[in-house]
This record gives sequence, C-alpha cells and structure tokens, in this order.
Amino acid sequence: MNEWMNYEQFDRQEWHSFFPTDTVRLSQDNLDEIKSLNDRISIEDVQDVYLPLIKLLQLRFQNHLEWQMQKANFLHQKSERVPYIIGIAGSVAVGKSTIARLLSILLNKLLPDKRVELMTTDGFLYPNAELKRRGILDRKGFPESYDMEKLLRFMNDIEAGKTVVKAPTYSHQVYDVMPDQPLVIRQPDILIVEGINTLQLPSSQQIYVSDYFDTAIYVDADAEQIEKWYLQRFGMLLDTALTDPDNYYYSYSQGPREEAFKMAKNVWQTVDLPNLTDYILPTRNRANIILHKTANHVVDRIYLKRG
Ligand SMILES: Nc1ncnc2c1ncn2[C@@H]1O[C@H](COP(=O)(O)OP(=O)(O)OP(=O)(O)O)[C@@H](O)[C@H]1O
Ligand SMILES: CC(C)(CO)[C@@H](O)C(=O)NCCC(=O)O
Repeated sequence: MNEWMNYEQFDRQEWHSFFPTDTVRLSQDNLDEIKSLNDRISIEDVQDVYLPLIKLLQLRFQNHLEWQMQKANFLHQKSERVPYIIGIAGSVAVGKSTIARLLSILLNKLLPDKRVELMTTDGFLYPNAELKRRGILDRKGFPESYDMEKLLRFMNDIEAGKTVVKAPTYSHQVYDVMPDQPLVIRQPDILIVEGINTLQLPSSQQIYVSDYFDTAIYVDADAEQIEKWYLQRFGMLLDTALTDPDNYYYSYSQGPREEAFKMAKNVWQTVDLPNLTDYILPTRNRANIILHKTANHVVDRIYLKRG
C-alpha cells in the first residue's frame, strides 16, 4: 500500500501561500536569536516553511484549549491546565533539536503570554556505565538503550500538570547523560519533546510516548544527506574538543583528521544508519506533519496527515 495515501503533500510555494508571512514582522531581536541558534538557518525557510507551520500549530493549540474546556464541562470537572505537547522525531543528526529550538523561538514570538518549554529524550538514555553492563554500548540510540518507563512516567507527570517535573539531560560533548544537571520544567502551556524514539512503541509497554502528543512532526531526509550532516556536525564537535581534554572527542581531535572521520563514518554506517532504517523510519507515518529536507537543510516538501 502507498504509505503516503493518508497525507496531503505540498511544495514550499503552496505551503507558504497558506500563510503569507508579510503579516508577521520578525524583529531584529528575533532574527538575531535565530542566527545565534544556527547562523545557517535561512530566513527564507523561516518565512516559507516555519511561520506557516507555527500558524498551523497555533490553530491546533487553540483547538486543544477549547477541547479541554468542553471536556471539563461535559465531565462536570474544573478545567485544568493541560499542556499542549508537540513531538519531533527523525534520524540522528537530521536537525530535530535545531527545529525544536526554532519552533520555540517562533512560538514565543507569536504567543508571548504562553510558557513554551523544550526537552530532548536523549537524557533518558541509560548512562554509558549501564549500557556497558548490559553489553549494548554500541547500540546507543536503539530502542533498548532508553529507559522508556522513566520517559513514559515523565510524560504522564507533564500531562497531569505536576508543578515541577525534572528531565535528565544528555551531553554530546561528554557522550553521556548528565545526572547532576536535570532540566526543570514548570507547568508549560506548550512542551516540545524532541528525540529519535518519540514515535516508537516501547518494548514490553502498551503506551506510545506519542500517545501524549497533540501534534507529532517527523523530520525526513535521504540517508545520504543525513550522513553528510552527521559528519559535518562531527567536524564541529572535533573543533570544540581540540582544547578540552574532558571532551569525549578530545583524543580523536589530537590525531589525524582523516582517521577521526573514518571512525565517525563507521559509527554512522554501523550504528545510526541501521537505527534509522530499522527503527526510526518505520515510525514516520505516525506523524501528523512530515517535513522533508534536501541539501543544506532546505525544506522542499511538507506532508500533512488527512483527518
Ligand atoms: N536548518 C538548518 N540549517 C543549517 N544547519 C542545520 C539546520 N538544522 C540542523 N543543522 C545542522 O545539522 C546538524 C544536526 O542538527 P541537530 O543537532 O539539530 O540534529 P538532531 O536531529 O537534533 O541530532 P541528534 O539526534 O543527534 O541530537 C548540526 O550540525 C546542525 O547545526
Ligand atoms: C544521543 C543519540 C543516540 C541521539 O541523539 C546520538 O546522537 C548518538 O550518540 N548515537 C550513538 C552513535 C553515535 O555516536 O553517533
């Protein structure tokens, strides 16, 4: 069966026409904030792709608020503040966290009185020591390398409106979880949850993480493109490691660069690519929205689930 049959597909021109963004004036501060997030994000992409996307998310958010009110009325309950949760899935290095941060900047701009928070599921990976103990250090990122029960409990606490919820964090530089640096989340109106595993069904569980999502976005691109982005990011990680002996990549940064890149290419081929093919890509059509990227991270197609 055609896996796209329940999606409508738009090229960026048509997508842009749904929300001509001349109506939204991004201030110099907004532009500076976006540039400091990533100076290679093009303002055309923001105008053509991300602002219409934000408009759509805003409509779905309003719908969510309305539904919470109607539901509380129906059940004769007091209306509680239930956060609106956006999930972002896709391969390692496809640009999920960059898009998540961009969306949070734009949501703050369009909804200045709403609290928008952002987190990644990387912090729910088992620590390296535990992965080693289980003999799966080379399976980092695969479903079994995450503490999914802990992630589901986190999602449940957020949805239940708990006043303070802590999320563990992960550092690419240290290449491990950072148990002493949790992210503290305080009753957001909107929470963006980004991670490779956000649309997966945890093994031995009946609940998907995405059961908690109000909108799920999948960031898509051809594997050969993503490999390039992975290696580019590896180059940047090497550069920052050069003078930092505590950095995981320090030893690689001291030797010949070709050797380091050979190692990274091997990790992509033996770990992240099989993970994409076997476990991440098969979750793509659970998303409400698929953003397809081509060279230089340019979004060329947008898919919107029918219904
Ligand atoms: N829109 C963009 N324009 C230019 N570069 C980008 C863009 N989005 C991401 N990148 C670059 O691509 C690389 C991967 O991006 P990012 O770290 O956001 O990916 P990710 O999907 O969150 O990865 P991971 O799952 O490993 O955390 C980074 O080097 C980032 O700077
Ligand atoms: C932390 C994850 C799993 C996801 O972001 C990924 O970036 C990762 O580290 N994968 C393991 C293999 C590698 O080093 O690329």
